[in-house]
Amino acid sequence: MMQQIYPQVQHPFQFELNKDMHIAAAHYIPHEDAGKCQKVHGHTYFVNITIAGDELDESGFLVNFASLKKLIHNRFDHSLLNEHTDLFSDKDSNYFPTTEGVARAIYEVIQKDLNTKENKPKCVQVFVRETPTSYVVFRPKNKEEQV
Ligand SMILES: Nc1nc2c(c(=O)[nH]1)N=C([C@H](O)[C@H](O)COP(=O)(O)OP(=O)(O)OP(=O)(O)O)CN2
Ligand SMILES: [Zn+2]
Repeated sequence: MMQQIYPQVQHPFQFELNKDMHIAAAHYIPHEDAGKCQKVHGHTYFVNITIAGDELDESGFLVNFASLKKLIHNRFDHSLLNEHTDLFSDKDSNYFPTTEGVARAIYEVIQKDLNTKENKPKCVQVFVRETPTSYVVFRPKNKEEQV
């Protein structure tokens, strides 16, 4: 069963959809402050993605739920996040695969794809739960802005 916490996000759009998914992935945080998390270990991440917009596509979708899962789950599930060097870096702390970094990376992958769509949906929130007691919410500063 999916976790049932859904932080609300303010936006000016008429439609909002949410897609939940689980991602089983490994990572390590390459900094001494991370303690035991400097060693490779795994999580089952719970992800909730919020998309908003005013226009539907030719299918009547704001965006296809299945395409969101394909973009994120297929890319990250059963992978070592640190090996996604297009999104994460072991040298720049802004791009370590922390919960914060994972939430922002998911936003960037999704919004890049949404930017190709004629109906111009926006990713307005990404929620990532890394452990039963720890989660992060990423929201782009300007929800009308494209990445
Ligand atoms: N701001 C952040 N702090 C920490 C992160 C992070 O990504 N962002 N990550 C970790 C660890 O990698 C770990 O995966 C999660 O830490 P924590 O919640 O402390 O894990 P526990 O399961 O041990 O939590 P308890 O509530 O104590 O059981 C550390 N910090
Ligand atoms: Zn971890």
